[in-house]
Amino acid sequence: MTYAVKECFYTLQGEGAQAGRPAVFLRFAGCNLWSGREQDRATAVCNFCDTDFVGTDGEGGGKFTTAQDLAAHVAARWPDLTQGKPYVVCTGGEPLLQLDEAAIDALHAQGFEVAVETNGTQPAPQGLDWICVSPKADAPVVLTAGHELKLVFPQPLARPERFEHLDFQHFYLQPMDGLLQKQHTQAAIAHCLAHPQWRLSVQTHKVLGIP
Ligand SMILES: C[S@@+](CC[C@H](N)C(=O)[O-])C[C@H]1O[C@@H](n2cnc3c(N)ncnc32)[C@H](O)[C@@H]1O
Ligand SMILES: Nc1nc2[nH]cc(C(=O)O)c2c(=O)[nH]1
Ligand code: SF4
Ligand SMILES: [Mg+2]
Repeated sequence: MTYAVKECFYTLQGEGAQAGRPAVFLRFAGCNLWSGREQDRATAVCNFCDTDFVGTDGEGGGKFTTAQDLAAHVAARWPDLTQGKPYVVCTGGEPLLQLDEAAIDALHAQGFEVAVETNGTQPAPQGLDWICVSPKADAPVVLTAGHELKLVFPQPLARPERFEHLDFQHFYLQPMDGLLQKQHTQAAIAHCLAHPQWRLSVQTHKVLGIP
């Protein structure tokens, strides 16, 4: 299995229940809900993506031919493996198109707790320590259990009610970034206040100006 990685960097988790926690972000290239090309955005299933996940040319990006090479690359970004519990967030693109049990095992062997940010359209391999599912439009969610469900809001084809009864510990609304970000934030706040099962996820890294 060759892993295609867009970028790999050390920062704070900006979103959701683990916001503020130092983490290595391992961003896999490619997604099943958008090509990543601007000319395809309007017709994509997921059309509000805030991320460049095309290619392997980002900071710390590249191709890795073994799970051990991939895990060593991640570990090299953690400042001190004896301090704190090393934490890696596998994201993308859609990480579950590539992240397999061999990679998770190799990351565990390097001492990492392994988290994933996924659109929920793919089954998860065994061994993940934190699963964040973020459903998109009418794309069927097959990953119906996990730690956190983080819904970008508002999405006319993915209303919060559709996900409220799934098996997650935390339910977050994350205002959709873009031209209407302020309006979306007000709408998300109003929804949380009226439906307190939901909490607000602010993308704190964007406020802080960190990656
Ligand atoms: C870029 S995605 C990659 C992981 C996976 N493909 C997914 O969609 O969950 C990482 C996170 O950013 C969120 N996201 C993407 N575009 C966003 C936007 N414009 N505003 C707010 N959150 C966004 C996604 O919903 C997801 O929770
Ligand atoms: N700091 C920071 N936190 C994040 N949480 C989820 C992100 C993602 O793109 O998956 C992300 C990201 O890109 N940066
Ligand atoms: S599913 Fe995730 S990576 Fe794919 S286009 Fe949507 S937000 Fe971006
Ligand atoms: Mg991001």
